[in-house]
Amino acid sequence: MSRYAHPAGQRHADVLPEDNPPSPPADLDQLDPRVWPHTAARVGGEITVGGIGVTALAEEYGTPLFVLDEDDFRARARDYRNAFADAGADVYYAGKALLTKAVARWVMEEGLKLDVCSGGELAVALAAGVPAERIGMHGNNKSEAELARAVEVGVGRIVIDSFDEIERLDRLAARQGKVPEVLIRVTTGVEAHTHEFVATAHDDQKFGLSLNTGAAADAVRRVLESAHLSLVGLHSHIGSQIFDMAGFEMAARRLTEFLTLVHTEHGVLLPELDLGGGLGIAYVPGDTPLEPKAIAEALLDIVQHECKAHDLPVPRIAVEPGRAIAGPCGITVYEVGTIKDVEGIRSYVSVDGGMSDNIRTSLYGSEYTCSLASRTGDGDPVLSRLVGKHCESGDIVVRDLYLPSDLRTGDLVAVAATGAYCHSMASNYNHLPRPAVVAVRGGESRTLVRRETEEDLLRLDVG
Ligand SMILES: Cc1ncc(COP(=O)(O)O)c(C=O)c1O
Ligand SMILES: N[C@@H](CCCC[NH3+])C(=O)O
Repeated sequence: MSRYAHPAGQRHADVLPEDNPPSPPADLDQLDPRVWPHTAARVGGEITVGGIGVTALAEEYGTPLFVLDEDDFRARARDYRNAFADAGADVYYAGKALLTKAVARWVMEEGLKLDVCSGGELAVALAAGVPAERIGMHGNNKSEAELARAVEVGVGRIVIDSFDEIERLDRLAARQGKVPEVLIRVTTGVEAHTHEFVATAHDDQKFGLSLNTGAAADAVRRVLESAHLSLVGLHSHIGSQIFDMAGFEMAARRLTEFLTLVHTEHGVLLPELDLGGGLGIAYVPGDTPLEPKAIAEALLDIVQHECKAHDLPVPRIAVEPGRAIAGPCGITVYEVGTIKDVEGIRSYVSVDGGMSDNIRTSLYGSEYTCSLASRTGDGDPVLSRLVGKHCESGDIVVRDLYLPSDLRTGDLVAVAATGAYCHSMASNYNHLPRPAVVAVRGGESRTLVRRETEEDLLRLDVG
């Protein structure tokens, strides 16, 4: 996949030649429905989402602005739930993609469960009224306080990620007189075809307990020996932004073999198998993600087939999509500032945000689709680079795109598919306050997370 082809830090011209820029699209104003939110449209030239124009949104909330199409989010969540419901499988929305109290409530209202991976995400979920038993908790380094809180409130599944955690959780559960239900996160050795930083099932990385080295088998033995932990299954997450099922197939095969081994050695049939998240979305028109129904059928088929081959009862399956639900329903609206033409090369279009609201381009070399949003252009397509306002030459939002030659300061541009891992990975680099998140639906908008102010930042600086 081209966007993940170059590990971060290897993009300097001395190291790698510049890629050949893409050809200009046939129509600069067209909004490809695979990339833009369901309700996105051009009305009188301007992009609208949820029935509201970006100009009105920018006037009311300022820019940069994260805009979420609530109906789209709900529809994608529902599609996942429905696709897996027939098989009695659980869908946990991965809150790391985007989590606000409203988002947590949408997830609950649409019948999903919620995956959190820190005390902060757990706090947001609980504040939103998510029942603790519908929460699954991850983390390779959950603190004592995080684990104690999870046990205290009765989080439904805690996913054990290390030997240290077995000991910690056992002790904390004993202290509280509780027996939490746990899964063990297993690394299956599957090399997901994705960027190094988002592949998570090979042995040489921080997550999980390895099948290959025997660590997973040892962890199963230790958890089964604990009187304060109830082992209900295994967990595997192979990576992110994955477009084919081959990696999942391999992981499911290895996990089923391991379930057989656990049964033979301990006489225990583990009833649950969580296959994690990682399902890809379209960031650019060429991307072709699978539909939830096709994913569900393929995953369930694989597990059923493998269980049959090993004469095992089929466990209850769970999946944890984050990006596939939140990603496509969000856009970021920016105001264009300075425009610098580097003759014969490209135009650098600076916007009022950058790597502090979207780190993905500089971190993973991700690709995005961007369009002039407050109007349509009249000019010819100009090869451009959408860059931020940070003091960093790698502060790139969209590496290669075409914008009309009549683009000017004050225009609004919108970047598509920024619903996942943009707000949730935002920072205050260069002391930029983080943008607001607003939801739009049926011609109305409301703030989910208010824009930070310089006063907010100064309030934290108590020195
Ligand atoms: C354990 C786990 N589950 C689920 C997810 C969600 O992944 P995605 O948003 O790619 O579906 C992640 C992140 O990659 C993860 O680490
Ligand atoms: N944050 C990453 C994916 C990893 C997320 C969780 N393990 C992204 O933006 O693609």
